[in-house]
Parts: sequence; structure tokens; C-alpha cells
Amino acid sequence: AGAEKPNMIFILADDLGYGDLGCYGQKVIQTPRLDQMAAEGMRFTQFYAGNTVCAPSRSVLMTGQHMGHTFVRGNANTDMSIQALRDEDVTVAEVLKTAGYTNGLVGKWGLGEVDNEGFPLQQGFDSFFGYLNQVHAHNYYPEFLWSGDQKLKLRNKVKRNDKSYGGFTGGYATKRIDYSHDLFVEQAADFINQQQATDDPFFLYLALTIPHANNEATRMMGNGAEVPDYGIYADRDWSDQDKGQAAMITRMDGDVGRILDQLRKLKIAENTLVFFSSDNGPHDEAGHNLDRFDPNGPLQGIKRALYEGGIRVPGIAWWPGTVPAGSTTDHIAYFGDWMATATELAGATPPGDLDSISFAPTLMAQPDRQKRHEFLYWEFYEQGSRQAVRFDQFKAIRQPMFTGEVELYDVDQDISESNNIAADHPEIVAKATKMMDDSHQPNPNWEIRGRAPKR
Ligand SMILES: Cc1cc(=O)oc2cc(OS(=O)(=O)O)ccc12
Repeated sequence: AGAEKPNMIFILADDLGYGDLGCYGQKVIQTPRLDQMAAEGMRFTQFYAGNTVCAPSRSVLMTGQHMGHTFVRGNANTDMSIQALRDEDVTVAEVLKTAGYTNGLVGKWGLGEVDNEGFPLQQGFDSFFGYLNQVHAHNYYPEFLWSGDQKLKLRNKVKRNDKSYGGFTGGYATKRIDYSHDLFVEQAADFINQQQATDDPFFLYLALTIPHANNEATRMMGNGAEVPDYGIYADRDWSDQDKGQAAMITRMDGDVGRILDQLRKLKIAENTLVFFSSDNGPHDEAGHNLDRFDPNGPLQGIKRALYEGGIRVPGIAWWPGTVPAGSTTDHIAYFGDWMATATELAGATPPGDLDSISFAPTLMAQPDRQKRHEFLYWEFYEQGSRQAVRFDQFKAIRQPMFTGEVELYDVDQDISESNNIAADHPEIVAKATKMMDDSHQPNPNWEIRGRAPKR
């Protein structure tokens, strides 16, 4: 069995912060199953998302190219074609297919619609169940979900907001029966059962939508934390929004645990790598109180920041018998590394022109074989543009892109990025400046604006 190609499951949480899990220091929200997953596997202390919002982060995960390079550089609001992968973009699913993998996508895609090249069944996935459009995905009780290219009608009734996205408007449900997250967990379990009965290895990309806010519900009624029940938080002396936010995370935690239980029960745990992470830092968009949960832990900033709180995320690897139990690593890795990691484990040949270093040696406790990035790079265009690089013990940020002043932090000593040391280290600033200048490849869809964002 050890010579078999491993199954791989990438479980992505949506807007879950570096400090949202007990195993990363969370004190209020209960996450016993993810804590147990970390205790049975490996916890990355320096794992980075592809970007600080959903779509571009997922573009990096799928293509193995960093933000200055991957096609989808931001969330789009009207022209969805700029938020869709093209035929020429090679996804990790497409490469795994060449190595005999069956690929399933369950949950939120955000990188293409049913009528364009980014549609997941044209990007290497054999099956798809979930949301294509991210605004659709805001709504946890939608009127339909996609099953392949077909709309599967659900029993919910939705009251719509007035803002339109390509002919659709988001909203919140007045009749709440089918909770999309629960359907995703069922579909994932079905996919695993079906694949286990075949000889082919599988890749399951389980892109959960929890604990993202339903932003339309927040706008329309002040509470975007949509969850069927408040679970263990029902009797707390908290706002409904706070109960909902905590209940979403604990619900997700239990479901991740059930998936691991299923793998054990099917006796495929020892041939299945499960990797858990989040697409970006925590949001403050459900009407809840960030101070109650401290979701970014010691980091500065949340979703939409390029400070660590926007991009450093949980990263937990679980593969009983291969990934050492109870281990932690400070290896600096990011979403773009999934391409090299998955293709190495599959024995597949990755495409050229990547920004991807396999962290398989770290997973397999072969640190001598582990290659390191010279640096990691991000760029971001909302609310004024900005860039960041992470290298050695440093983090540099330049806002706006190209024209702004470079800030420099020693994140080993100063994880909260509170002490800008740029003035003391002109030579390191020059090095970081060159990294940022060289990493950006122009993309006509994303305009570099000169306005500096608010800190
Ligand atoms: C923005 C958007 C895109 C889409 O493809 O489908 C939607 C469907 C919606 O109705 S719901 O299913 O009732 O939530 C609402 C919004 C969207």
C-alpha cells in the first residue's frame, strides 16, 4: 500500500483566521477535531494563503503561480470573465489527471462560470457540486446549487438585495431548509465512498464556505452569520452574530473530524493526505465582535490586509503513518506550493513557469531534502493597490504598488508588524524593492492605483 499513489484532500475554510483554532491559540471558540487533527499530524506555523481575498487566493492554489503571475488577481464584481481561469491556465487537477487521479470539487469555486473557460469541469475536475459564483456563495441557503452544469433546485426561499452581479442578486433566505455547508459535507462523504470503491487515486478539493459572512444578510438585516443552530454557544450571553460566527467554526470543525473518521473507517487514512487551510485572514463582515474572538491571534490585520493577519493562515497536514504525529514546522510555504507538492506525491510532471516548491519533504520528515523559497510575493488591488514580500526573517510591504514607501518588519522578532525597521536597513529594503519590482507581471484586468489604503 505504501507504493500506491496517495489520495489527497485539500479542505479549504473560507475567511478562517490564523487565531481561529484552538491549536493556534484560540481561547473562546471550540475546535476539538482540528486540534486533534494537528495532534495527529503536522501544524505549519508559517503557512501563507495565495492572497488576502477569495478568488485570487484560489487562483494561486489551483495554478501554482503567485499573485504577480497568476491570471485572477482579485475578486470581480461585474465582469466575471476577469475572475475566470482560461484554457491556457493549468490547474493542479489537470496535472493530477495525467497521473490517473479522479478529481472532485465540492463547495465554492469562484474561478469561472458555467459558460466560460473557467468552469471546473473544463479545468480538470471530473465532478463538481457547489457554487460557481462567490456572491451566490454568500448565501448559505440558496435557491439552487450547481451539480456539474445543472442547477439543482433547493427548498429555500430567498429575499433579494438590489445590487446585481451579472444578472443575479444576492440575498438572504426567508425559508431555510437546505444549508449548503451540510450538503457539501454529504457530497464529500459520497465522493470519498465512491472513489474508495475504485482502484484510482483521488483528489478532493473541498472548498467549504464557512465561516464567511453572508454579506447581503449583514447589509439587509445586520446579521451575516447564517448557521442552522448556535450549538454549544446557544446559551451564551453574546449577540446572535457572535454566537453564529463561533457556531459556524465549531460546526466546520466537527465536519472535518467526521471526514477523518470516515477515512479511518474505510481503512484508507494511511494512504490519504488531508491538508486543511483557509483562503485568507478573518473577516469582520457578519456584524460580530472581532474582539471577542481575536481571530488573527498575534498578527496584525484581517482579510484585505497584506499584513500577516490577512495572509498567514492555519495549515494542518494529516496522513497517519507518514506525516509525523504531533509535529510542527516553521517551513515557509504558501498556496502556490500545493501544485508542486501534490504532483510530486502523485508522480506527475508539473507544468513549467511555476512559483511552486514541494513541501512533501517536510511532510515526510525529510527536512534535508526540503527546498526553500527565496521569497514569497503578493499583490492586491482593492482599496488602493499594495505589494508584499516575505523572505528570511523579514516582511516588506509597499502601498501603493511601486510608488509607495517600503515598510520593513522582522516578523521573527515582531510577529505583529508593529515596528517598521526600514530606516535602519536600507540594503534589505533595496533587496525587497527589487523582489517586488521583478515579481509583478502586468495584467490589463487589474489596475494599479496610486491611493494608499488605510492601515
Ligand atoms: C450572484 C449570483 C450568481 C449566480 O450564478 O447565482 C446566483 C443565485 C442567487 O440566488 S440564490 O440561489 O437564491 O442565492 C443569487 C446570486 C447569484
